[in-house]
Amino acid sequence: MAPAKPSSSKDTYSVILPTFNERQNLPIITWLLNRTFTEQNLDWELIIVDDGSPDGTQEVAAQLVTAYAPHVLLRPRTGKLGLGTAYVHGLQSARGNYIVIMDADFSHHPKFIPQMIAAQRAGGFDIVTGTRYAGDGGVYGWDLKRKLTSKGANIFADTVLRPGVSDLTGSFRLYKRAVLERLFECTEARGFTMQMALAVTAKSKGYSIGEVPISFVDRVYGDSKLGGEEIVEYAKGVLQLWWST
Ligand SMILES: Nc1nc2c(ncn2[C@@H]2O[C@H](COP(=O)(O)OP(=O)(O)O[C@H]3O[C@H](CO)[C@@H](O)[C@H](O)[C@@H]3O)[C@@H](O)[C@H]2O)c(=O)[nH]1
Repeated sequence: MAPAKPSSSKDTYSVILPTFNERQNLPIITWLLNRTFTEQNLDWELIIVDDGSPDGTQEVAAQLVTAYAPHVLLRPRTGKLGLGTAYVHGLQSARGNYIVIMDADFSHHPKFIPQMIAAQRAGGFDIVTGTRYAGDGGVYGWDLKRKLTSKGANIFADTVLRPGVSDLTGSFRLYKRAVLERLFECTEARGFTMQMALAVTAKSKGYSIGEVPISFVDRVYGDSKLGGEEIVEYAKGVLQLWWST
């Protein structure tokens, strides 16, 4: 892909990558991120927020910090404190005026980042979200139960809250930094409900959201941390948002 001319030479993209047991995925995703941003001639950094993974993710991350200096930072925490607070923790160290949030397991492929940046620039959006449920977007490798859970979660939230965003539970997003900071200030949800809460709150505050279709491919290495508890938490979160908006 041809390098994108930066709209401003001051733009910096901070990728916040929460990790828990991602030792096998981390070197490859870092390599791909480096290639993507280098090809695009963009200033970037990667902030790895690892929650004391027992599989040695932090040792791998420490090597990547050296190998890709000064682009990669490790901001570890001692216990598994969850995805949402990992983003908040990572944001504290970020120097970018744009923040990319994604998973480390290739379900969110770095190849979509240039499209998200192009969409943001073209539309001036506050947020660009990767969507599995519009245009060419799709999900690959999930069993029927997981597909129905994800689709059902989106239909449920869309029916109750009507935010006009096609993929409310997806977490592959590009935010203007100031917008994400503001949303964290006024959004309490930090569990699996958070992606949905951030998008719904953003809409209610008048922030613009663009969408880029993505292919979400299920992880090859490691396991998803989504369980029954998160699904119940999500349903409660939708109803709380409905009540409070
Ligand atoms: N630091 C940290 N990272 C975590 C934690 N739990 C998960 N992660 C990391 O967060 C990313 C996503 O975790 P998964 O466990 O693979 O998530 P998932 O079940 O596949 O859910 C994904 O898809 C959902 C929608 O279908 C999303 O709602 C969710 O945010 C996530 O993107 C991975 O990089 C994983 O290592 C945690 O407690 N702490």
